[in-house]
Amino acid sequence: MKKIPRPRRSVLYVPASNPKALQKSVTLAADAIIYDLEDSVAPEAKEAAREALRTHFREHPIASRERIIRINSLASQWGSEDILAARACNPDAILLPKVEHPRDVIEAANALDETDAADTLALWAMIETPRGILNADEVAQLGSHSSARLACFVVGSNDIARETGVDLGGDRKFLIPWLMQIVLAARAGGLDILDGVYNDFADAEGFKRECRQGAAMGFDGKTLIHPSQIETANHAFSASETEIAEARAIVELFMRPENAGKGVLPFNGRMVERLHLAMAETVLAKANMIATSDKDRETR
Ligand SMILES: CC(C)(COP(=O)(O)OP(=O)(O)OC[C@H]1O[C@@H](n2cnc3c(N)ncnc32)[C@H](O)[C@@H]1OP(=O)(O)O)[C@@H](O)C(=O)NCCC(=O)NCCSC(=O)C[C@H](O)C(=O)O
Ligand SMILES: [Mg+2]
Repeated sequence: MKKIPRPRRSVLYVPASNPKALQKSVTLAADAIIYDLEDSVAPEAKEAAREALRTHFREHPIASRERIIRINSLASQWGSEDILAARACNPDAILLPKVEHPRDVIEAANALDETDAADTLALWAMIETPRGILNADEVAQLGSHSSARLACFVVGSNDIARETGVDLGGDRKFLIPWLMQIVLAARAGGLDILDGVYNDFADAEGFKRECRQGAAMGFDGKTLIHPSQIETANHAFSASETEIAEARAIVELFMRPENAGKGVLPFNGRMVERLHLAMAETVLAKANMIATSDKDRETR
C-alpha cells in the first residue's frame, strides 16, 4: 500500500451518535477527523450511529482532510458490523481499538481484503492497554508489510489509566516512560504516532502545555475531543517561522558550490552535518504539506 504523507497535527474525535457534532466536523480546521463508533457511543446507540455515518459519508463523499472511523474491537459483538459499515463509508483509514498483538491488525486487514477494500484504505492501531504497550514494537513491525495496511499508532491514555491505575496528572511524569516506548516502537516500524487526548477541554493553558510536551516527545500530532483544541494543536505541531527560516538557511548552505561534497559545516556557531540537512528538508517538506492542505481546505 502506498503511504501518502499527510499532516496529522490535530485529529478530532467525533461521536458518530451526535448529529450536531457530525455536521460541525465538516467545517472545522482539524487535519483529520476520527468518527467514533467505540467508547463515545452507548451500546444501545451503536446501530443508529453506523447508519448516521453511512448517511454522513454519502452526503460528503469527498473531504479536504483525512477521515478515519474508529470501530469496536473485532472480538466484540459490534466489531463485524462496524468494519462492514466503515468499509462502505470509504474513509482514509479504520482505527482499531485496544490492539495488543500483530494478529489483531492482520485479522482486520484480512477482513478488508475479503470485502475487496481499496488498496489505499489504511489501518490505524490504538495502543492503550498494558499488553499493547509491551507488544508495541512487535505490532509496529507490521508497518513494513504493506499487506497489513498499518500506518499510524494512536495513544489511548484514558484506557491506559483505567487499566494500570497510573496518574495522568503532574505533567504525565509517570506515563511518559510508556509513551516514549510507544513513540520508539512506532518510529522503528516507520509509523506515524499521535498523542492521547486531554480530557479537561476547559483548561486551555494545561492543554497548550501538554501539546508542547507531546511535540517535544516526537509525536506527529494530538488526538482531540473538542473543537476549541484544534488551533492550539495545529500551532504546537507546526514548525515555527524561525525553525522554517533556519531550515531554509541550512539547505542553502549545503547547496553552495563551495560546499559540494562537504559532510560537515559550521552554521551560526554550531556544527551541521548532512543528517541535519535531511532534517531541514523534512521540516520544509512538512511545512509545504501543511500549507497545501490549509489552502485546499480554504478553497472548498
Ligand atoms: C466533551 C463533550 C461531550 C462536550 O460536549 P458539549 O458540552 O456539547 O460541548 P460544547 O457545548 O462546548 O460544544 C460547542 C460546539 O461544538 C460542538 N462539538 C463539541 N464537541 C465536538 C466534537 N468532538 N466534534 C465536533 N463538534 C463538537 C458542539 O456540538 C457545539 O456545536 P454548536 O452548538 O453547533 O456550536 C464533546 O466535546 C464530545 O463529545 N467530545 C468527543 C468525545 C469523544 O469522542 N470521546 C471518545 C474519544 S476519547 C478516547 O476514548 C480516547 C482513547 O480511546 C482513550 O482511551 O483515551
Ligand atoms: Mg480508549
